[in-house]
Amino acid sequence: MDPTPWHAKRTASVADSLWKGCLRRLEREIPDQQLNTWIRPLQAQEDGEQLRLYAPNRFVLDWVREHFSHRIEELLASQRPDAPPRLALQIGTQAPPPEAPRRPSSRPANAEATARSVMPSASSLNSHFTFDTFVEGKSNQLARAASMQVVENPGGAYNPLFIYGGVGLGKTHLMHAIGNALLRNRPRAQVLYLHSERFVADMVKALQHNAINEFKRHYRGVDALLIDDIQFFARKERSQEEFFHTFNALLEGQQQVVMTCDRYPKEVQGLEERLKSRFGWGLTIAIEPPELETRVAILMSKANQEGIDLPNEVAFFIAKRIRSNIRELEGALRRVVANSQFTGAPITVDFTKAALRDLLALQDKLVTIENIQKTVAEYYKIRVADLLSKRRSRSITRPRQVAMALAKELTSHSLPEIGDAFGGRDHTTVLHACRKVVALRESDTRVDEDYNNLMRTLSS
Ligand SMILES: Nc1ncnc2c1ncn2[C@@H]1O[C@H](COP(=O)(O)OP(=O)(O)OP(=O)(O)O)[C@@H](O)[C@H]1O
Repeated sequence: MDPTPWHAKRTASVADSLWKGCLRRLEREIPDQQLNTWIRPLQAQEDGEQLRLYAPNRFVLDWVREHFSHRIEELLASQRPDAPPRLALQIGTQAPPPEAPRRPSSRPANAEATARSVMPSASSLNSHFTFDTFVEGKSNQLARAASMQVVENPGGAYNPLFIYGGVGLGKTHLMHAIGNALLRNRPRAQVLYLHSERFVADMVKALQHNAINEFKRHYRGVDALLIDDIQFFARKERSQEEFFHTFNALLEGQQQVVMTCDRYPKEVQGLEERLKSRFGWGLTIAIEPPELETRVAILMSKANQEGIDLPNEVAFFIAKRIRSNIRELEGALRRVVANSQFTGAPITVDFTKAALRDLLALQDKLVTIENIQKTVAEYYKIRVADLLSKRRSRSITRPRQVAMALAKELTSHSLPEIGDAFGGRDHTTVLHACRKVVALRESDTRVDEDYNNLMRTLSS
């Protein structure tokens, strides 16, 4: 595999003489960060009297055209004053050079063969997981925007991109969307997606077969490494060590790294400190459980993709009742659709209730006010009795308000019933608590995070 990084690949070209002349000057005139973002990604091709520059995407093309094309034309003219070459800018890649021969290796041939056989050779991207099929909502819009930026500028400022959040919230989907888009922009790019478990398994195999150098070369030669669920590295010291070096080599080569994890990196127990801190070098971004509107939009979009006519009120009904994650939401929809196709009955709210009966019953049983109180008390390390008491210290009132708001959101109990369950409080106190929690979640990220964590625990 060719280990040349994104930027180096793009600048290597037959137009080295003209373009190199320009580059040498630009390197002195433009700050490094700008060079890496806009100039180094360009591929050049000399074509008689013109220099053709290929930009990896429209974003770069427009920027270069607006900010640098005039200067590049001046530099071209200064190199050939008698017949200044023309400058042509376009999106795309220059025709690829012939495959480089495999690097000679001191390793015996059978070890090489084994190494090749233990490495994943294809990128195994799911072509359905694209930005187009990813429904945007408040809970995921930052993660989506950051992912799109990575595609615009791979190996740039958002390197590594670290996406974290609970199960089934779309982390893998976004990661594949990045990979698919990178490949669309540059079909010959080496984009490798894999689960962390696979990395560990490959490493173990490589060690067994005495092929660790090939393993290293394989992973370090990719243009983008997309690695899922890195919490699986916890307590696997040797894998962490290997990943640490791979990770550093990729970053140094400005090859893009995207990682996902089920929690904030610093919270992963059994992960080395140096890894945790390095993961934060680029951009760390959370993906939250989706709000009702986004859940509805996702259901509608999935139904639409399957060519199913899903009535609005059914989408709302499912989205209201299934709050844990999107995978569960999809599962519920699939079940309703399958039942309807099997029986030939139209999809109505009543039909949906019947189709999901056991699922809903299970959920109702799980999320009781008592359960919420117990979970909240454990989370804040206080006693359930404190939640029900008249104590008014901040360390008790805040968890109490959170617990009331969760009871309102997760159960079908009325405000007076919830008030009763919290030591006989008035329904206006519950209402106040719900409003207070909404406001606090907007203004205080700690409260928002606590609320999301509790929602996740209670809904799973
Ligand atoms: N915003 C979204 N729009 C459309 N589909 C989504 C969205 N978010 C998630 N999904 C879908 O939900 C399912 C689960 O998502 P995904 O596998 O990406 O979750 P995850 O966060 O990686 O979970 P895990 O931690 O379990 O790996 C997928 O089928 C995915 O397409």
